Amino acid sequence: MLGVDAAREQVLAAVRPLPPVELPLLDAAGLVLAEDVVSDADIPPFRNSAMDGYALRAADVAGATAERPVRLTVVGEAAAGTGLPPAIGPGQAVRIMTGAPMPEGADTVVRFEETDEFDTGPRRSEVAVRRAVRAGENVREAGEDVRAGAVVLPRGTVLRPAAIGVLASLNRATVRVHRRPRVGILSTGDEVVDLGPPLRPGQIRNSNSYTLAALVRESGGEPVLLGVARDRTEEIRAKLRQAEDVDLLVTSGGVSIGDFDLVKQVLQAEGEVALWQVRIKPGKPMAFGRIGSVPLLGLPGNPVAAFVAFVQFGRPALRKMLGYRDPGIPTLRARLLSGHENRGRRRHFVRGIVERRGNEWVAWPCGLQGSGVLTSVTAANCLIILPETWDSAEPGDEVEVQLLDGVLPGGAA
Ligand SMILES: Nc1nc2c(c(=O)[nH]1)N[C@H]1C(S)=C(S)[C@@H](COP(=O)(O)OP(=O)(O)OC[C@H]3O[C@@H](n4cnc5c(N)ncnc54)[C@H](O)[C@@H]3O)O[C@H]1N2
Ligand code: MOO
Ligand SMILES: [Mg+2]
Repeated sequence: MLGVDAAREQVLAAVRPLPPVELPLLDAAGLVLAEDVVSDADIPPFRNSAMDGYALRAADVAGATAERPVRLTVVGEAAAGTGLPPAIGPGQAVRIMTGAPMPEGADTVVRFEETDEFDTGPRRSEVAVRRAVRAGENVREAGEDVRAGAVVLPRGTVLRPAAIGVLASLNRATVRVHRRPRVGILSTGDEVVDLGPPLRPGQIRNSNSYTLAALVRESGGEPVLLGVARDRTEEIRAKLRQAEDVDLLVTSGGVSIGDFDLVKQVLQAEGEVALWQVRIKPGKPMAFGRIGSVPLLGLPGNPVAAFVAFVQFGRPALRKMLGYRDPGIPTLRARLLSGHENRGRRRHFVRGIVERRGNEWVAWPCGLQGSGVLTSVTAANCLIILPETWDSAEPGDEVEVQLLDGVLPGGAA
């Protein structure tokens, strides 16, 4: 039986980053750049003021103090968006707003808070400056953020919100990214009934398709629901074949050794089983292989086993297809507040809560840990990892915990 790391490596080795597509800017949020983005212009495009105040020459106010302010003549006004202001000479200033172009001749801006303005007759005014300023203070140089010709965002950059904003400032309405993987999701089981009809005795509701579809979406993929197949090889085969243009198939149920666990047989007949059974709890019976050329992740039917196995194997595979450079399962080291047993030499993913207390992270298991109990996963913010070599974990033990949504709980580390 393979360990978790070896199994993940095998899954990752079977998938590739998907080909690039050109997408409208906002549709590319969260995806990975498949081009080097080079700026064709300076950002900011012109020298401008970082403050509301007066643009002037630093040398003119070198000796200014609150007791001995320096008076300058105000020769005009510069608002953002109204073209170039008048140039200034010695002894002159321009009233300027944040974002307005700097007047020719000015090298600094003094904030309104450090000045007093005086009316000195019709269309004339003077400003008294109460503080000396450095040349360049409160001035944003053209190109100080981005220089024309520079690679601003290299290929492989994940387009988080700030990168989307940078692309907008470069006037990029579309951008080349690795496309989203389409993931076909099939639940199997005679007892499994999709949303709608009331349950008859012995039947259970299909929750896995929906958990998995949400996980696929959260991981950057596009779920394609293939419904529920009864435990018949023909029906499983037909429903899998019916999936068009998918990059990955994910099934739930029917991978253990019961009389009606047929997913592995279908995989064997239609393609190849690359691996079956992993030293993981929950999730052990998982299978991985391919149908034709499409990789297939055969997850166990138990809802928490399907969830945990998808997070360990499905999400990293999707991230690789999306062009991410690392499989991205963020972990923290935390101290256990309560113990837990781990029989069976499998790496045990215990649903739990991790939290910052003082100067350390602490974690504890939350709720029932049965592989069919999905509600306790809704209360968890992490999976506590008990190594396969441990028979049990005791309070005070240091463990790795996997964050379920990549956001640090309870403040920054
Ligand atoms: N003799 C053994 N029996 C089992 C073993 C074993 O090692 N030896 N492993 C157990 C473990 S661990 C797991 S996990 C399950 C995996 O079972 P299968 O993948 O074969 O899944 P099914 O038998 O089809 O279903 C298991 C369980 O999950 C429920 N289920 C199935 N599909 C859905 C769905 N779409 N939504 C909600 N719930 C679903 C199903 O009703 C069953 O209760 O095998 C153990 N057995
Ligand atoms: O691995 Mo099963 O997933 O323990 O319930
Ligand atoms: Mg079974």
